[in-house]
Amino acid sequence: MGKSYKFAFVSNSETISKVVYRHATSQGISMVVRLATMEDALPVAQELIDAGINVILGGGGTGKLLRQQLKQPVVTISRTHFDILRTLFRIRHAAKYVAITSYGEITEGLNLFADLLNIRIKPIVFHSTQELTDGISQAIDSGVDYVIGGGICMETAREMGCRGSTIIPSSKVIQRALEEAVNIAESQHSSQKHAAWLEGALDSLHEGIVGVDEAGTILFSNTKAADFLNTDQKNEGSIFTDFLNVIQIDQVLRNGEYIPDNICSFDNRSFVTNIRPIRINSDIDGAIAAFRPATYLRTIDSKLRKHVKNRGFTAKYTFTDLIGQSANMRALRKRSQRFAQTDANIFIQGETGTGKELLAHALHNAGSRAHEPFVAVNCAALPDSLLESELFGYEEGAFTGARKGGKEGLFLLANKGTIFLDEIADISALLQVRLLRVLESQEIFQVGGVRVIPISVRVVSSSWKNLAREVQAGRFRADLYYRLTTLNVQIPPLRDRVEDIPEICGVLLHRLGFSSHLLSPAEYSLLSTYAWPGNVRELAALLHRYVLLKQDEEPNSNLLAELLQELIDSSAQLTATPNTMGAESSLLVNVSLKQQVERHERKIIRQTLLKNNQNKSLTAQQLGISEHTLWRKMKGE
Ligand SMILES: Nc1ncnc2c1ncn2[C@@H]1O[C@H](COP(=O)(O)OP(=O)(O)OP(=O)(O)O)[C@@H](O)[C@H]1O
Repeated sequence: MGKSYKFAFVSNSETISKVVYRHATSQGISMVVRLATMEDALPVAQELIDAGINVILGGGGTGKLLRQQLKQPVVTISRTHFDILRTLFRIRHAAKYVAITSYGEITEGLNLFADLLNIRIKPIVFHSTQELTDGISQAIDSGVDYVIGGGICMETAREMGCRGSTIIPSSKVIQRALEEAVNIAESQHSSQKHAAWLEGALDSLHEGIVGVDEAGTILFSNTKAADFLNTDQKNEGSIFTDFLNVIQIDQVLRNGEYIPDNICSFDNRSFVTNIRPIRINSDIDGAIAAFRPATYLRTIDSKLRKHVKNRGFTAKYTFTDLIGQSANMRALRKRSQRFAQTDANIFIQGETGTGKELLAHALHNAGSRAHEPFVAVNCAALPDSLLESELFGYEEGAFTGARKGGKEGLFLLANKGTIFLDEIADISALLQVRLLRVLESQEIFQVGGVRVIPISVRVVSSSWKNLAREVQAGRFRADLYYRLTTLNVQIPPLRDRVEDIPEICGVLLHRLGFSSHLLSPAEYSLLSTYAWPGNVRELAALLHRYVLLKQDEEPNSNLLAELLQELIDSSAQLTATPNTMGAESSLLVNVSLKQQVERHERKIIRQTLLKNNQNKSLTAQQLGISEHTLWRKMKGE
C-alpha cells in the first residue's frame, strides 16, 4: 500500500512515534519520524514537505495544531475513548486520583470512567508545552498520583516525581490514519498529474490563456500569456483587466456570452481575444480568455499565402503582358478589363497559343480577388476520374490508392479566388454534371465524403472550340454552358492581327536578350505572310530557334525564310489536326514560285550539310552541284 509515497509522523511523544513507525514499516510504508515540541512542530513539518514528504501525520495535540496551521492536509493519530479506558483500566489498582491531559478541550465522558472504575479523574487542558507542565504541576499539588495522556505528559509527570503513562492509540486507529494518509497522497498525485498535463497543454499553445474567477481575478495563466503581457510570473491573484484592457470580460462574466475575435490592446500592442464563460450548472463561475498578438495572425495569413504561392497558385500575368496595339487587341483588352471588375464567370474562346491562359491570369489580377489564389487546370490533360478528384478532392479512404488524410481538391484551393478551367469543352458528361452542381450550389461535395464545403470561386474557362456549337451538337450541357459563359471574350488569331507581330517579336526578342532590330523590316513583313496556326506560342518558338541558329549563319542568309518554310512543311503534316488552320492556309502568301523553290533548295542543302557534319565539298558532291553553286544557293544569290 502506498509504497511510492513518503510520509512523516511529527509528534512530541517518543513512545507513540515508535509504535506508529513500527506499524507503518511492517506494511512497507515509507515513514519518517520527527520528534518536535508543539512550538517546533510547524517549521519541522514545513521542512519535511519542502523535502518531498507527501503527507504529514501528527500525533494528538501536535496533529491538531498542524492541521490548523499547515496549508497541506494533515492526518492526526488521536487516541479514542477506548484507548483512554484501556489505560485507566490498566492502572486502576495503582492510582487513586488520575490526571488526564488533553489538547484544546476537555475529553468528554471522564465522569463515566471515574464512576465505572471507582477512581477520581482530573482533566488537564493545555495549548502549549508550558500550559501542560503547569497543569501537571498543579494537579500533583492537588493530590493527583498518576498522570496519563499523550506527548510528553508521562516524562513531565515522572520528572516531577509522579507516576505517568502514555495513552497509546490502538492499532486500529493507527491503521485507519495510515490508510487516510495513503488516500490523500494518491488523490494529491492524481490532481498534480492532471494539473501537470493541463499546464503542459496550456504552455504548448501559441495563444496566451488566462482563467479568471467571477470577479475577474486571475486563477491561472500559461507562459505565453506572461510572455505577451511582459510579466515574469503568471499573475495569479491579479485582476485581469489591469493587464489586458478587455472591457468584454465583464460582459462575459455578467451575461455569460461567448465573445470571439475581439481586438483589445496592452502596452501599445493589439491582441485578438476569444473570451468564453465557464459555467457550473447554470451559474457563471468565471471565464477563460485566449489571446494572441494581432501581428501573429497577419504572419499566419502571409504564411498561408506564401504556401499557396509556393504551390504555384498565383496569377503571374497582367493586362500589360497581353501585347498588341491592333484594333482587335485594344477592343479585347478594353472588354476584358471591364469584365475583370465583375465576379461573373467568363469563357474565353481562342485558337491554341492565342493567350487564353495569359488573359485568365490578367483577369484575375485586375479583379477584387487579386490577392486570393489563382488555380489553373488543364481539363484535357487528365483522365476523367483523376480530374474529378483533382478538382473536388476526396476524403481519406474514398478509393483504393486514395492518399492518407484525403486531398483538398483544386476548387477548395482556389476558394475566394479564381479557377481557370482550360479546355473545358473536353470534359465528360459526368463531370459536366458535377461541375454544374458546384457552380449552382457554390458548395463542394468531396469524392467519397459526406462533407459539404461552401466555397466562393470565380470560374474562368476556355477552349479553342466553339462551345455554343458543342451545345448544339449535344456534346456540352446547355445549362452548364450558360453558367460558364455569363461573360465571354474571343481572342482573335494572330493572322487576323498581323500588325501586332513586330511589337510581339520586339518583346520576345528582348526577353531572349536581343534587340528588335535583329529582324529587318523585310523579315517582319515575311513573318506577316504566314498563317500562324500555333499563334503567339508558335511565333515565340520560331524566334527562339532563329536566335539560336542565327549565330552560325552568314549575315545575309535567308534563315528566317527557311525556318518559316519548315513550319509550312510541318504544318502540312498536321492538316488532320482540328486545332490548326490546315496546311493550305499555312503556305506563304504573296511569295513567288521561284523564291519558294529556292528556299526549298536551301533547306535540302542545310539538311545534307547537317548530315555531312558541315562538309561542303562532300555535300556538293552528293547533291551533284559544284561547291561554288552550293555557296551561291546558300547565300540566296
Ligand atoms: N498577346 C500576347 N502577348 C504576349 N504574349 C502572348 C500573347 N498571347 C500569347 N502569348 C504568349 O504565348 C504563349 C501561349 O499563351 P497561352 O498559354 O496563354 O495560350 P492559350 O491560348 O492558353 O494556349 P492553349 O490553348 O494551347 O493552352 C505564352 O507564352 C504567352 O505568354
